[in-house]
Amino acid sequence: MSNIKLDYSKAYPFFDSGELGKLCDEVIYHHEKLHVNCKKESAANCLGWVHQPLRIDLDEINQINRASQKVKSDSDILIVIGIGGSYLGGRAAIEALQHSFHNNLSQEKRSAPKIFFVGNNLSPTYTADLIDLLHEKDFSINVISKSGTTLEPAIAFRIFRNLLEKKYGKQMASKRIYITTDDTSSPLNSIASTEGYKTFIMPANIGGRYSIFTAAALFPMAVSGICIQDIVTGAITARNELKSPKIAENPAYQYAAIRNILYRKGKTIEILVAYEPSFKYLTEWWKQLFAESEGKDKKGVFPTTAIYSTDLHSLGQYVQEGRRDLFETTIKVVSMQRDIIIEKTSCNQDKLDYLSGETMNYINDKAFSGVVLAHSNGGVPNIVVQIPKMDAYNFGYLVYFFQLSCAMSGFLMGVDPFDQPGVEAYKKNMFISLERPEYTNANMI
Ligand SMILES: O=P(O)(O)OC[C@H]1O[C@H](O)[C@H](O)[C@@H](O)[C@@H]1O
Repeated sequence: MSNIKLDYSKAYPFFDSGELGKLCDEVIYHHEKLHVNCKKESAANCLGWVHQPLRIDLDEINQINRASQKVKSDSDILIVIGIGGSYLGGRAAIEALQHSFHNNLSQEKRSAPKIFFVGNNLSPTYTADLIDLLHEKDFSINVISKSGTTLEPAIAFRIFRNLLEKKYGKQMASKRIYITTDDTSSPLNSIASTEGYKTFIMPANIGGRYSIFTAAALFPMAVSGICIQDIVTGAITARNELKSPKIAENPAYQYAAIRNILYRKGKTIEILVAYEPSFKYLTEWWKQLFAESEGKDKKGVFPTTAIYSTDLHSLGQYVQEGRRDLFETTIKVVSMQRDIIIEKTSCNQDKLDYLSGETMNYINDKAFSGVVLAHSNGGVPNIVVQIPKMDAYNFGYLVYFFQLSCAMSGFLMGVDPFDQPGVEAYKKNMFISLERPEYTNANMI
């Protein structure tokens, strides 16, 4: 029994159960590989995430919560510095679970610092505009970089550490810097121990994009006021409920298998759809997870994202009638916490009285069912991943579901879902043009 209901009735016209059945043995084989190998503790083993929700103990949760209390007590703003897997998980949770306008709420309503993300691009406009917001504000910074060498966060760290030191002095600034990094090879780790910064460790056997159940994401979440214990409990439950190696009993493996079946039939692009703007970064997190895990060796479903109904007014035309190489996966939440009733008017001037008494959730839901039907009838297979509600527990559950599906999907695709060699190519060219000393004799790719 799983908290997630996977509905692929609107993908079925594009394949049959026999095709799913043919993947059963392969799925069992990869499941064993995942669950047996993950017990090996070594930096080269990238499977630490499989057991991470169980491995993280109360002591670590308490440490994260204590540090987050300090930030809450002495800072108006937390600046989160990181890129890729090092920031997307935390941002996904904060945006999905906290108020849509968290940073704009009055302090009494927010009861947590404002949270801004930087170091995820090289834009001086973005960075300078953020610096403007710090004027006369107390702030702290959390630098998240597993390698400790990624250029974007490294530049942001230099800039924001300077600002902190100018404002508070080196000694006091050091109490406002929180580092999350690997403890084996990261230069950030040695900087942190020299300067006395509070440090959280990203386990060596968990890659950045699988790090959401580590301090990389849990610390910013805790600062925003999310109950991180609930996030972890959701993930533990997912781990326990999604442990069957049999496709028929495991929705995570059904999703992985269906993606592969559709891919082999020429459906090479997947759009992850949500009907809540606050899920934007959850879909961005998913995009990074699947793109880096599967897109290699000239293979892989191309993952992209959309927020409906917003994007129905841009992408909708293409999805309905453009190239038929797409499929959609929709995150559907049965019960959203907030709702608004459409009130009756006296004169029905806007001709909306047929909706009087209905709720916006009801209407959003009708948009969803209309879209799934229209798009699948138009030749776009549709998969629905349904969760009961969006809270910390279900967020943790859903994210673990996607991590497990992604690893299985990569294995079925015949690629290594835990490396990302292609990301290095642009960095090499950039470093050669920037004349970084180690690259003096290197050639552009
Ligand atoms: O945490 P870092 O070492 O700074 O890495 C941040 C990101 O860098 C690269 O883009 C990798 O491909 C990502 O997987 C990683 O999440």
